[in-house]
Amino acid sequence: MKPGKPLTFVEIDRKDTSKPSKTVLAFGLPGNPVSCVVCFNLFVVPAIRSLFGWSNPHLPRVHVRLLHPSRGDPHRQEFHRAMIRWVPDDGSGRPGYVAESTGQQTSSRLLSMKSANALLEVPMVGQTLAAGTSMQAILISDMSSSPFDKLPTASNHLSYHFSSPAKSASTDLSQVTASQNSEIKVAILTVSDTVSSGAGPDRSGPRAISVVNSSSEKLGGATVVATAVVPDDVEKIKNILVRWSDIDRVSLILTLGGTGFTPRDVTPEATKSVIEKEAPGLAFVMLQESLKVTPFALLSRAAAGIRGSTLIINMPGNPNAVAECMEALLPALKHALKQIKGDKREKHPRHVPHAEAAPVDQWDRSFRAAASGMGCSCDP
Ligand SMILES: Nc1nc2c(c(=O)[nH]1)N[C@H]1C(S)=C(S)[C@@H](COP(=O)(O)OP(=O)(O)OC[C@H]3O[C@@H](n4cnc5c(N)ncnc54)[C@H](O)[C@@H]3O)O[C@H]1N2
Ligand code: MOO
Repeated sequence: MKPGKPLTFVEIDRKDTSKPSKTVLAFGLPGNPVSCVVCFNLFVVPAIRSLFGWSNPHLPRVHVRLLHPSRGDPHRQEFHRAMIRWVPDDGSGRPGYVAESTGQQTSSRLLSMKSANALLEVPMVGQTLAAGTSMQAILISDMSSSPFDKLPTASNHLSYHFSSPAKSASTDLSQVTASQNSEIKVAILTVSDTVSSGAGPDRSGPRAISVVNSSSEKLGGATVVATAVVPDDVEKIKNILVRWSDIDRVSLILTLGGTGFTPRDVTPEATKSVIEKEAPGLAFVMLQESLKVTPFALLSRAAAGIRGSTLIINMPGNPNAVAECMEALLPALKHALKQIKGDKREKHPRHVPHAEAAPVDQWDRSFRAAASGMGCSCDP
């Protein structure tokens, strides 16, 4: 994680057995003051709450939209210090939280912590996330102390940042601009108890962002505008699918993981409970192509369907699966997304040139790309 290296945690056995607890928890926090405070919030505060018996000891998380472009580290999950506030229009035309960076994020810069009331969970993407991207933020202080009234109004503030990407220090301005003009807004939801609890890194989410970016043109100008991680929990999955469909009105949601046979796998159930129309053909073609890579593909119960003007597609959790499934869908996906928006000209699939519709060589390419680490992750 960044900041926060090195961090140590140990449980020390007590010699004195007369005490009620047999172990002492010991945290070795990093020396840099900012890293130390970030790690204290993320690990020590929940540990103390847990010792007090809180049933949910974690700091609250909220969805926020970025006011500025923000760069995600390629290798480490970043906790970017930010000031968040509730505004009547978060850029989507609806009320919501917006996040303003506290500036340069080096761990030695105390100022990055000074007015921060939240830590943005910036995914490991190794590229710039556009202003307007929505992501999760962990609240680390009392929101009521934030100087809301001194800040510009939400609409001024948002339009300034949204219309001025060239002012950003980012090197990837094309992506920032692309997101504002993008026709196809994509949101990516990682569904995983492991990732959500912090027990393992999210490798599938960042992979999905790369896959969408590299297929952007074929999808009709797609940009990832939101990412989130939730545990395998029907209500949490439903909440975010509904928000992204009804409030953010994204064109396409890809969920990653939780499609299998284990008792915790509930992504298809959550999806089916929010979609208005099923799209079984998409699940079929993903299965058909995935079977060419692994026989375990039949263990995915992935669903797909439409809610309002949003297409929701479940993909398996394996980090390779998103590339494999996307290759299978690409020939038809742009067309499908246009149809959902009500483009009548897209009504007749036979108008698509045959060569464009036939996924022959594309499969070969995806197979080679996914060849490393093939097979079932259950295998010892
Ligand atoms: N095209 C493919 N289709 C399928 C694959 C595949 O590799 N390519 N795998 C098949 C297998 S095996 C199973 S089982 C089913 C169902 O998978 P789930 O959707 O239930 O996936 P999970 O159990 O959530 O995850 C599987 C495995 O992948 C790793 N994982 C999951 N999420 C992440 C993450 N965010 N970051 C890193 N690694 C992750 C983890 O080891 C899990 O154990 O799908 C078949 N279809
Ligand atoms: O559960 Mo699979 O069979 O991910 O490996």
